[in-house]
Amino acid sequence: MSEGCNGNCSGCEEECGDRTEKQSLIVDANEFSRIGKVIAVVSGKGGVGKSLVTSMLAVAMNREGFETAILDADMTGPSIPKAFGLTGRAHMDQQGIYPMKSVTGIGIMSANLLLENETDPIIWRGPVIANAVRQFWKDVVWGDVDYMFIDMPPGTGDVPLTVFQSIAVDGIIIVTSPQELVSMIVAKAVNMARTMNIPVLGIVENMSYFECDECDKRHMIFGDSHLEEVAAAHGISRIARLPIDPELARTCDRGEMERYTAKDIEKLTDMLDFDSVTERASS
Ligand SMILES: Nc1ncnc2c1ncn2[C@@H]1O[C@H](COP(=O)(O)OP(=O)(O)OP(=O)(O)O)[C@@H](O)[C@H]1O
Repeated sequence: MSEGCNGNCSGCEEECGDRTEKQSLIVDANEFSRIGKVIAVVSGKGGVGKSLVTSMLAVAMNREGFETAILDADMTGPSIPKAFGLTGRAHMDQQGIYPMKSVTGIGIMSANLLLENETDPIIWRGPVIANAVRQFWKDVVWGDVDYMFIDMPPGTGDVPLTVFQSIAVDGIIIVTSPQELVSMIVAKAVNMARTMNIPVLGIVENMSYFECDECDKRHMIFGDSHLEEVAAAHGISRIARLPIDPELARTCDRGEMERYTAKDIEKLTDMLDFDSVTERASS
């Protein structure tokens, strides 16, 4: 029991063994923000296309007429501003920091939009990174947002865990690539989501195959997919496969993500059908 304990746990921040109520660490968003659904996009390791999938989802939902935003929580490898051609520094005043708007109006906040120089490295320890993500949530004036996508730091370690404890996330989308140790990576991500009581909305296998212009055949460059079995083993029914597409890489490098039209994009946006997620979870 902590010094000065009056036996009333609500309002007390001590994590002592006598706590009778489980303390929620969830932080409120900025008072000038009204945020609808929050979707975190996670991956087991870097470079599998998590930022691309986050961007595609935001573009697709924005095209459908929803107010959409991206919180780039991948502090040490922030790639979202580049994909949308955004440079410069975000504006701030007494109310908070303002997200930058992409060409089509997607609100974006990323560490790169706060740095003097986008090539400056972020050399921070885990707790500082997690705190910065919390600030992106509570100090950014997001305004009205229907769908917010969070590009999470790769892995299932301390930083993603702290982010999930701080931000009220409605669902998680897992991105993998065929050469990853899919079953282990997916199991880790699913276990983390279950520990946090957050539904897994679906699994995306990126760079799943390459479709050849000459022969119209699908080539499994990184090996055969085991996505179906792995998803079924965890009771996840929504899956999507994205091809290796050199045009996608070029569009992203040019900062023109909003011009890209992904094939089968509805397989991704179908994952955001929250009513069916609730039904699936309760059935
Ligand atoms: N399906 C694809 N076809 C072609 N290029 C792709 C595809 N997916 C990703 N890439 C390319 O791979 C690189 C890594 O993608 P991305 O930044 O989205 O990965 P990430 O998982 O977010 O990595 P990190 O965690 O390091 O930020 C990018 O240059 C991107 O253009």
